[in-house]
Amino acid sequence: MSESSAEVEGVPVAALKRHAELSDLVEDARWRYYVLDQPTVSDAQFDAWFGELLALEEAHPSLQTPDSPTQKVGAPPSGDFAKVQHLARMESLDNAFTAEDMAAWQARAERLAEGDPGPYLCELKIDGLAIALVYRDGRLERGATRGDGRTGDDVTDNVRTIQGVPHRLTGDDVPSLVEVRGEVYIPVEGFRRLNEQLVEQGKPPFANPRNSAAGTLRQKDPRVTAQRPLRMLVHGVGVWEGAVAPRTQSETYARLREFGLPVSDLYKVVPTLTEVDEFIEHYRVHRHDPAYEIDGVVVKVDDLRTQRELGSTSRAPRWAMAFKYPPEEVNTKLLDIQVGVGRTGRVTPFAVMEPVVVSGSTVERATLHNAAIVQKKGVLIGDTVVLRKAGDVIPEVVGPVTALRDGSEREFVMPTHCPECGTLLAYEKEGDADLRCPNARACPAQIRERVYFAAGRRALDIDGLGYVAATALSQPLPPQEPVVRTEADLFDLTLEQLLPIRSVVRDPDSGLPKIDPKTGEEKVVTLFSNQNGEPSAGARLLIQELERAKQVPLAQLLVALSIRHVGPPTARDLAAALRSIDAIMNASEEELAAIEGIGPRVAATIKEWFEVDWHREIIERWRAAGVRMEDEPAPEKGPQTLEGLTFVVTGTLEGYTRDSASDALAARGGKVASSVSKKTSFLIAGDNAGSKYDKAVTLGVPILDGAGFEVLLKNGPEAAAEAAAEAAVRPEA
Ligand SMILES: NC(=O)c1ccc[n+]([C@@H]2O[C@H](COP(=O)([O-])OP(=O)(O)OC[C@H]3O[C@@H](n4cnc5c(N)ncnc54)[C@H](O)[C@@H]3O)[C@@H](O)[C@H]2O)c1
Ligand SMILES: [Zn+2]
Repeated sequence: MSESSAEVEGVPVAALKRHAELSDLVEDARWRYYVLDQPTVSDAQFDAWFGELLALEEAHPSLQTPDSPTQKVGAPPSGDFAKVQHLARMESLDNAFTAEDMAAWQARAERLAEGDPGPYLCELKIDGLAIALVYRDGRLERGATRGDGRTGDDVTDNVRTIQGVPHRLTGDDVPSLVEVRGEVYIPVEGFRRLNEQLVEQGKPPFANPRNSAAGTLRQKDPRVTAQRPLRMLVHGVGVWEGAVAPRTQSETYARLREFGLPVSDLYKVVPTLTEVDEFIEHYRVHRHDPAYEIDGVVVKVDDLRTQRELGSTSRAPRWAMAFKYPPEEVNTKLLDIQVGVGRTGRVTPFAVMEPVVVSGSTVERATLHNAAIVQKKGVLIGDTVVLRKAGDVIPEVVGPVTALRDGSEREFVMPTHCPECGTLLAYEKEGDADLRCPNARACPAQIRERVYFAAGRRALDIDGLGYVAATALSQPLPPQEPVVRTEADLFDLTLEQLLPIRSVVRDPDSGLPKIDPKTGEEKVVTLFSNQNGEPSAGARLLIQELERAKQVPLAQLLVALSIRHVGPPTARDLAAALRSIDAIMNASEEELAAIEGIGPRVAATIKEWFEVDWHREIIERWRAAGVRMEDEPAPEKGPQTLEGLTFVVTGTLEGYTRDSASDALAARGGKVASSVSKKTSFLIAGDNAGSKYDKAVTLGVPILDGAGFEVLLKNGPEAAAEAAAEAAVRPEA
């Protein structure tokens, strides 16, 4: 018999082995997480192991013995504190990850309760740690951690220091004995400040708010606890004696609030699973709105009698379910720290990591900003690191998992010379955090970045000149010489020049070469010719597009020059006021500073830019190649219906780009700003508007959608304000 088909009491040996292995992994992770407050694996990894364990036991029920980790809660208390027997067992929660999981939970509850278990109370799953508070005759008698559910750590002295936890209950009909359960946490802002303080004191920062709360609550010296911003929110009851008992979870919350206990406002009772799903989806998008971190939503059967009927499994109630959002933190290996060179010569260290999926995308690089930040984060090459990616925010290396070090890790050393052109790096001015390569004219990295930028949608808008092509033009593999040595060469390119170019593929975010996972080597491409050495479609497109780009409006041409501080809005102001490159070049610093939207600082950088000979050469070579250097005379102004109003544009508007929407507003005399303030007259919000939308709601700034925007352009601001008032449907809290 082969090993894979061997069985012990009907269970394949392979399954037995895996079960034992997973049990060890889970027990060890729990100990590190609950007792040491020093996890070495991510929650996602833990959940994956736990899920696999559950699945194995479902397939082979005999594996589900009473000492399996699936039958237990948390971990036994640490021994650093007095032990406490809980008055009623504290449980965990079962996890759901999909709408199907929720439906399966509801169906099982419906079967067991012999009827619809709704309505449901939906609330946020706070990422903190569980606590039980005992009040006898209204006085706080004891606070204890969950421990293994039966026995916990006595942290009463520390709990007494938590702001918002009453030492005496108030109100009518207070039970003679009540045990409330809740979550102790540190708000995100408090966590940020706490970590800043720790770093200032030369102490290691906490990895995340949950960890900081756990470490703080289990401090041996309550004076330390008292100085930290711990908070608590109540979300359940263990014991309730000597007063009329509530009948629902929501009524319980109302009563607890009357007693002076901290209860969240962010819960909602809903009739069916449809609204439960809506609540879950709402907070998936608004996950970072609350002041504290959440890792999901908890859904509870509201009726307490139904809760009792449904009862509990060995570790979790059947009447509640924790829906978990995808993890925003994972662990991965820091393979290397490499430095990239940006458009302005800034030299930035990048973490190069073993690829991992986090918040729905694969991440293998993350900026580390500068050498001081690498130091501050304390990461070494070879470390296992915590990588965080919250929604669409760029990924961030949080810090090392120091418990996993084996001595082979090594420190990162910031290079002294540009990794791409060898020039000695320098600070531009004293006190700068960033080192730069001063070789702006000839550093191939800076040329690559500038060419790529110049081809962008808001500049020359050249299709066929993406990052790979920009690399090929500025950095071909030897023996080829670069065909673009500065931007001046761009409009003189010919098909013949392009054909032989081979180059390395680079990552547009970091500028670092991409590695082919199969060969472990840099990827090389021949972009502009096919196998027979004939021009590729991409090469023809590029030549065509360059021809077209010779006619772009002046504002876009200005953006393409990479003059510092001259982005699209400033370029528009310059172009509108002076209408030609020559006029801008010949204007005095005072004349430039007098233009609306341009201050003395920007005027000075513009003047400086045009004084550099190789910059002027770009202008002259482009002019000679036939690039248009001026705008048509100003068009007849239409009615200035939006005079004196300020707008902010966000999201995607059908039929407009962000720029064309701004132009339409400007043509009617409106001002376009980049951020929402009290002075904003209207926010124009297309689809997928983000934080600007929330800010406008908070400040009471009227919001126009695509239809409202059309009304604004056609019929003016009064008509649009009416439309906005009608459409103002605010999201519920
Ligand atoms: N990284 C690791 O090594 C490691 C190890 C062990 C556990 N963990 C993490 O802990 C989880 C398991 O821990 P658990 O058993 O505490 O379960 P859980 O965190 O999945 O759910 C139960 C807990 O949720 C808390 N909670 C938060 N908000 C709540 C609310 N509104 N209503 C009710 N309860 C609420 C309660 O304190 C309760 O004890 C894992 O899924 C993993 O994320 C990680
Ligand atoms: Zn350089």
